[in-house]
Amino acid sequence: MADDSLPAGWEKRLSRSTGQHYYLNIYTKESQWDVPDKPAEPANSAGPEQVQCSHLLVKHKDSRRPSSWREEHITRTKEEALELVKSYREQIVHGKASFADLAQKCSDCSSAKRGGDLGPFGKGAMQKPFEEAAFSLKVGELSDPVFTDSGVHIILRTV
Ligand SMILES: O=C(N[C@H](Cc1nc2ccccc2[nH]1)C(=O)O)c1cc2ccccc2s1
Repeated sequence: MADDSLPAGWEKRLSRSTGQHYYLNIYTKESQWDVPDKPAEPANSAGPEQVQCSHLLVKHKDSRRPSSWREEHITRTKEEALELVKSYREQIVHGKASFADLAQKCSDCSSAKRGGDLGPFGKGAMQKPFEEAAFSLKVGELSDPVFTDSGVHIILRTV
């Protein structure tokens, strides 16, 4: 609800749970209880603090831990892992399988049980190549294959 008495970029909202008014920054979608006294800051160009992603990981014999819930001793080569990941990506982009189903069946990460969902994470939480890819994705976007010490991933940004 636009309110002329508020500084630019803010909307006054009513909290259904408390019955109190709060103030929403229309740029960042962040909210605050205190009445704003200066115009809302547009979203900073630094990007989001956190993202949420799901991933499908195919490990190989040179992975940091060449073992998973799927396979006790992983012996495939890195090249074979890449071919597998590319085939999974093709199935997903052509609508032949859902990301979550393939991750649940085929990912060598323990997050497979959650359809590959890693939950929300900030910078510094994941291996750098994974983080850089994840924070470069738009919500709903699927990465190309990403290499980390764990193996070969495809990453779907969900939030
Ligand atoms: O590091 C994990 N699993 C490793 C494999 C792995 N290596 C990764 C590197 C970057 C992002 C996710 C990754 N998963 C394993 O099972 O050997 C994680 C599992 C889970 C499960 C739920 C939420 C977060 C995580 S992070």
